[in-house]
Amino acid sequence: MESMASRGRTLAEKVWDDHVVVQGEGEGASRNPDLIYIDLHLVHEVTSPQAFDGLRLAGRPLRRPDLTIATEDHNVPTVDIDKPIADPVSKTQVDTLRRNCAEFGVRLHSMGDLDQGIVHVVGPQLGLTQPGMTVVCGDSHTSTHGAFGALAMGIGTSEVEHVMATQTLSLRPFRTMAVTVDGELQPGVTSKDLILAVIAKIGTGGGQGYVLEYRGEAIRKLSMESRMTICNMSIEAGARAGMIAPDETTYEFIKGRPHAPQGADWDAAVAAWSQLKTDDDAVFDNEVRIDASTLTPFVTWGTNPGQGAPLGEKVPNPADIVDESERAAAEKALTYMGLEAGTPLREVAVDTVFVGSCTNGRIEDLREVAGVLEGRKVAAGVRMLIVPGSMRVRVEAEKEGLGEIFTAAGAEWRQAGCSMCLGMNPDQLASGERSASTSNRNFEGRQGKGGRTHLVSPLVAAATAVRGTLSAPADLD
Ligand SMILES: CC(C)[C@H](C(=O)O)[C@@H](O)C(=O)O
Ligand code: SF4
Repeated sequence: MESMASRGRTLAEKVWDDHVVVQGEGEGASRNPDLIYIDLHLVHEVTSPQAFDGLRLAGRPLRRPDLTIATEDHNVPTVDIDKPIADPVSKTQVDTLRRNCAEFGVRLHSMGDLDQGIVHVVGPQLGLTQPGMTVVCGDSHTSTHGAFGALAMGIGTSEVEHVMATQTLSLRPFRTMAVTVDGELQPGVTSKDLILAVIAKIGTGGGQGYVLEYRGEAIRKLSMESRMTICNMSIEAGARAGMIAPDETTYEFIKGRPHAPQGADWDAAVAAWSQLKTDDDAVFDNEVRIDASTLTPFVTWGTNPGQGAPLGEKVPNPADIVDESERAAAEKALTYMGLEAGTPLREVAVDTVFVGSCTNGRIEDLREVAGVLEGRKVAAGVRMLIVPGSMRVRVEAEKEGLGEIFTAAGAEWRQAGCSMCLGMNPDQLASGERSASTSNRNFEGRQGKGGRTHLVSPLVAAATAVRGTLSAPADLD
């Protein structure tokens, strides 16, 4: 990512250049890292304790408490949140975050607070995430915030400490890849299907070393929620970050939120944000193209997010896979998943349906699910958990009557948190159980030891809950 005055720049290069505090010396691959200024640091209970300990040991204060915000998400239960946390490890994590935030002066949204929720849902809903910013968090799905035209990256715990101490980060320049999505998504096909199809196409390592920029007609037509779903999963393609240039849809979403600029500041901000697009003569290091109009609902059958196929297809036969290591991975995945090659995906029965996570736990996702569940029932023997990404999302859903629809259909309507996206809290699959899940990772044991995960869109999750086998709304009577 070396920007040269002689040619235009990509969106990622512009944001990067705007934040260089000290440029690294050298050229090309041997160039030293740049020191980059960080505009927003998001914090949660899992990756912050050692970083706070480090500050304490060094006797340093937090450099910019005003640019730091914390929330409780991974370890929190989603029922009985007024009672003490039962699991001792989770309780320690959350108590430690509370103590650290009090000591270092960090604003924290705790359980029961309207702005508590998954860190990647909370930042945007408060209007903290804005175009052109650098956003970091000790969490891989920080890429979500790239939907606003921010350069948003997951970082490790030692980097968390560095940002806390200095509000900067030493970063190596990266390469840029355009993911150009032409055409338009068909009704019933969502941005989740699109990103699952992109990852199946480029592979879980396909984005390695790159910042992806999603562009093209189909992307421009997407809501902010849908754009966040796409950027969220960039990391599942191995990318450093994912970005979408801001436009009217972005401004409309931010306007009026608690931390959005106001009055004359708003006009100035929009004028600056409108410059944040890739120049016509900019050159990407790589490009993939995909035609949105050819896509249908997409589900995973394996144990990484790239092992997916259209819902209308069958569980693949590893013998048909040419690449040797991919074939071995598919065999292993089918064994773990307890699936027979050749089984139509629509015949795969689930015990559990999970709607939630930073991928698909926003209000638009819940509206889609309610649209399918209204007047219908969750199939006998299927447990459905619907978990809002934040308490604000929950309150909004309640106001719109969605909570009643969920409960009437027989689903469990929970409080906010990461929940069954990963096994760090009580919401887990038992060994051998199978879920359709709107989350982003289907690794072995991700939702509980021995649990089997199929990644799906909210629409597919809802239809699957009703039929009991992987399904789309079009399959319902
Ligand atoms: C716990 C956290 C560090 C982790 C991440 O970095 O993504 C989690 O959020 C996840 O989704 O696996
Ligand atoms: S919802 Fe899942 S992916 Fe998102 S931050 Fe929580 S655990 Fe990670």
